[in-house]
Amino acid sequence: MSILIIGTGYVGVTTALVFAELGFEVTGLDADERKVQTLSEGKLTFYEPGLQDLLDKHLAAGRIRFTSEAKQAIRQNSILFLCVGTPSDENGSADLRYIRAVAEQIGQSMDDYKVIVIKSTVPIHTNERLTAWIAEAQPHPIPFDVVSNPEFLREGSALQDALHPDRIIIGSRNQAAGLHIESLYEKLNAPCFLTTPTTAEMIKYASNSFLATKISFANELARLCEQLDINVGDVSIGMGYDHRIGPHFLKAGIGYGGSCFPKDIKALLHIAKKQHTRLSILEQVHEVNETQAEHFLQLWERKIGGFAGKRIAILGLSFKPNTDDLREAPSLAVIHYLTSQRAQVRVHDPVAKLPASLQSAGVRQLEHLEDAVAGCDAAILCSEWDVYRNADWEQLRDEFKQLNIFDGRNVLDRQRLTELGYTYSGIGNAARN
Ligand SMILES: NC(=O)c1ccc[n+]([C@@H]2O[C@H](COP(=O)([O-])OP(=O)(O)OC[C@H]3O[C@@H](n4cnc5c(N)ncnc54)[C@H](O)[C@@H]3O)[C@@H](O)[C@H]2O)c1
Ligand SMILES: O=c1ccn([C@@H]2O[C@H](COP(=O)(O)OP(=O)(O)O[C@H]3O[C@H](CO)[C@@H](O)[C@H](O)[C@H]3O)[C@@H](O)[C@H]2O)c(=O)[nH]1
Repeated sequence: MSILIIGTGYVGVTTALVFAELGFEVTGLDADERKVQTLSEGKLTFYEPGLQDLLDKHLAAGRIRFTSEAKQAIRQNSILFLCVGTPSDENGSADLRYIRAVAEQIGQSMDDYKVIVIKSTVPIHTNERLTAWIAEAQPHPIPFDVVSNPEFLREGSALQDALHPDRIIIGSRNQAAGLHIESLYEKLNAPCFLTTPTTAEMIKYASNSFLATKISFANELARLCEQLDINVGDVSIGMGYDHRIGPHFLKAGIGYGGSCFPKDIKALLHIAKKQHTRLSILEQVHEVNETQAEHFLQLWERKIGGFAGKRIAILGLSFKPNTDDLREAPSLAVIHYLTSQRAQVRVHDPVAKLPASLQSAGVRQLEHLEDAVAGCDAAILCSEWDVYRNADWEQLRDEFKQLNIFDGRNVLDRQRLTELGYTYSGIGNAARN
């Protein structure tokens, strides 16, 4: 059986490789010809652990190919997965322009029955809208079904998440089409929940919103723990033993980032507003996240007597470790704050690259950690790459001008750093050292 994946970004490439691994013939279609060329040459266009080996394997086996020829690719496949982006519009709603463009291409190109599967994260009722857009674009009626199958993978562990999903959600008006899509995932042995398209669409937004709620809860609690000299990390551990709470997504830090949580929370808030229904908890989740980095930056700023004229190293640029994705990365907000306070900013990240706009604002990226911290008055850890956890902090000590560590992810060994002479401050783990 052959499958077409439309949109070969983070989700599309991972999904394509997982289906190839499951034994299907897969074509990846992208409007970006350079991306298609790069992938066809066996090179990934982003950093994600584990994908390179599968790309090599399935290109060599001829089980995967990439193209930008939409019409031909649509005609040659009967199952089409939509993995195009759904970025935030100015008012916070999800911008469906890429979904709509694909719908028109499908409607104009299809010449027999298709099952069209929406994997992108889309607002409630998009399944119906997509159905109408495809039908409108058809020169004459040809039957098709649209199935909603949201994706739950995380960047940095995309392959593992996609190969071992906690659940597969399938929303379909036509049960046969839903069961057909369910059968594609049979070998993964994951629980499958068949439901309506609108429910499937809501499950995706509700899941991301709930995870973000856990994080903002921990982040706000961290502010209080900071005042009371309590370690919020230990509070989360203690809470997490309760099965009703669980240990995951309770790690306090400088806020959540990435291409999903900030955008999806805004989109659900927009959906609620249109229905004249207030999601007051979610409004606060967003608010806490928007102010979290600055809240702690101001505390740290006081500790070192202001950032003006100081040299500060940013450790970790990507929004989380094991990805090069900078979309909504908290490090960017931190850098903007520091430059607005006239600090000199140095950046280190194992894979992510500093945007050109920040380079021209005087921010410098250094390849080696020791060069990044050289002459610095403080280092601020923004994403918890192993390279920082495992760094030789004893040796690095000689590079710093002042030994201040601000740990925005609470992952460094406070006791060891303190023994080495550093002044360590984290998130919600003690105002008094
Ligand atoms: N990134 C994640 O971790 C993740 C996880 C779950 C769900 N999602 C959702 O999946 C969707 C895709 O996210 P992503 O991060 O993979 O996006 P992305 O920006 O990395 O990739 C989208 C791709 O679609 C291509 N595209 C746009 N219009 C096209 C068209 N008409 N025809 C063919 N290709 C086209 C773009 O060129 C791009 O390569 C979003 O809705 C996102 O919310 C993302
Ligand atoms: O306890 C925690 C857990 C995460 N984060 C932060 O939250 C953000 C998002 O992290 P994560 O969820 O691991 O990565 P994403 O790739 O953004 O994945 C989320 O967004 C995807 C896109 O919708 C969903 O598919 C995933 O299920 C969902 O976890 C990052 O900035 C993390 O640093 C915390 O601050 N504390």
